[in-house]
Amino acid sequence: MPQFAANLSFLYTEHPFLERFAAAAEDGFTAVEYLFPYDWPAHQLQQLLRAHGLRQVLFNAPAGGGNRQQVAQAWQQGLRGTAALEWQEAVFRYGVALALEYAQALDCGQIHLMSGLLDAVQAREASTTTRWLHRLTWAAEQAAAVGCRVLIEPINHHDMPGYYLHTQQQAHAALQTIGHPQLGLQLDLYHCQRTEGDALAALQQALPTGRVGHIQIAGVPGRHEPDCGSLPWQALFQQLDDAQWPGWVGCEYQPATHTRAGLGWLRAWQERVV
Ligand SMILES: O=C(O)[C@@H](O)C(=O)CO
Ligand SMILES: [Mg+2]
Repeated sequence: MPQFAANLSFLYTEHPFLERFAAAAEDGFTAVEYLFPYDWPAHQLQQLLRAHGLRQVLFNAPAGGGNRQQVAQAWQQGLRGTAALEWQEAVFRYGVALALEYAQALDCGQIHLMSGLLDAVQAREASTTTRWLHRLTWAAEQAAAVGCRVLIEPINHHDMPGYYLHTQQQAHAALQTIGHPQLGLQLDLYHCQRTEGDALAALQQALPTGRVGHIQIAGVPGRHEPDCGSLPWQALFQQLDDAQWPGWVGCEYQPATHTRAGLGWLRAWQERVV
């Protein structure tokens, strides 16, 4: 059965962030992910994970910023990563180093590296692809040195207009070109189904590559619970079971009402297969 991680940036927002760990554990989650840990000292997060018997399975490298203060403000300022952005080499490297520091402290094996927002002209330039591939290679090497893995995630243009990495094809091409074992795919089935369609086919294509490091889910199109809308969630979970895929599935959705009240889909799936 797929293993499910609670995304604490989306779920349990009824509670202040640091109380979401306890809420997730109370509902039976044994792993968490969230966007950014940088507002808190790593040891505080580590204590919370330990206290509630949770594993940290994913978080993002900073969305931008070349020092701690800028990192803390980057997301609110609209930054969405720097991996493909011109003139951002030092910022990118600072972010990767900071993320890997946290990953080691939190014993987290994977971090997500966001590519950034670009206008249509820049996005089409060959030099953008070259720069992005070069930086991903560097990041994978840094991650390998500390036993960590970096992931890339196609994000749909409806939710994030201008996001450079927005198709599965782009991600697969990059992973194949670089071919580094410490670089993998974060397959967010919501983003895929939302604008590319057929998440099931995308999963079927991705699993045999051996490069899928993490999966995320949400209902389509509303990004609520997976069973709200057109995402073929049961078929997708069945496919993960059949493939005995060993990773984590992040519940990255906005609950339609209350987080706990919306966990019916998870209970139904658990009861069905146990
Ligand atoms: O899908 C998403 O939105 C996230 O996984 C993320 O990392 C950035 O928004
Ligand atoms: Mg996602």
